[in-house]
Amino acid sequence: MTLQNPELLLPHGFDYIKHVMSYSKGIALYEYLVANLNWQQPQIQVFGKLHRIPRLQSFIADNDVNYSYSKQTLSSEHWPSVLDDMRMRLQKTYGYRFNALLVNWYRDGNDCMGWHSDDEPELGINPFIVSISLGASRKFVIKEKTSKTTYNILLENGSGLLMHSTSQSGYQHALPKQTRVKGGRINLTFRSVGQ
Ligand SMILES: O=C(O)CCC(=O)C(=O)O
Ligand SMILES: [Fe+2]
Repeated sequence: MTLQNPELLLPHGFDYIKHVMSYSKGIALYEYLVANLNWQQPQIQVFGKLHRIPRLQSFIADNDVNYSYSKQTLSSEHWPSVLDDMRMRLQKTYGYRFNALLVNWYRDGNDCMGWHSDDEPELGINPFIVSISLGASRKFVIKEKTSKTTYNILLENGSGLLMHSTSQSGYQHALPKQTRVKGGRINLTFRSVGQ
C-alpha cells in the first residue's frame, strides 16, 4: 500500500511536515544517536507480568524535570549539543518552550509502540508535541477515540509531526510492527513537562 499526501489525511491537531531537515542530515543524525545516546529498555507490567518494552529509549531533560512516562521512570540524561540546538530551533519556529525529549529507537520492524495518548497530567491540557523521525520510514496510526476512525500516515526520515490541540484528548496513536522493515528508526518527541 502506498500512503500519499499524508498532509491531507490527518485529523485536526496533527500536522505533517515532510522536510524539517535534509535526507542526509536525517541519516547522519540517526547514526550519531544510535552510537551516542544512553539507551535503556525499561520493563513494564502487563497483566501482572513484567516485560521489556519492544524498543529502546532515552529520556533527555532539563535538571528540574521529573516526568514519569507511563509509570516507569527512565533515568534523565543531559542534552547532547546537537539535540539542544534542534530544541532551540524548534522553540524559535513554534514559539513554545520544550524542557524534555523522549527518544525511541526501533531497531527494526519488530520493534513497535502500542496504542496510547500522551495525556499524562504533567504535560498539561492540550500539549504541544513535536515529533521528528529519522531513519527507516514507519507507519503511524491515529484512532479517534469515539468513532474509532483510523488514519494511517507514513513518517519519513527527516520529517516532523506536530501534535497539538485535541490530538491527545480525542485520539490515540500507535507505531505498529512491520516485520518486513529491516532498517532502524529513531523518533524524537520534544515535550513541555510541568510548565
Ligand atoms: O515513534 C513514533 O513516531 C511515536 C512515538 C510516540 O508516540 C511517543 O513517544 O509517545
Ligand atoms: Fe505518543
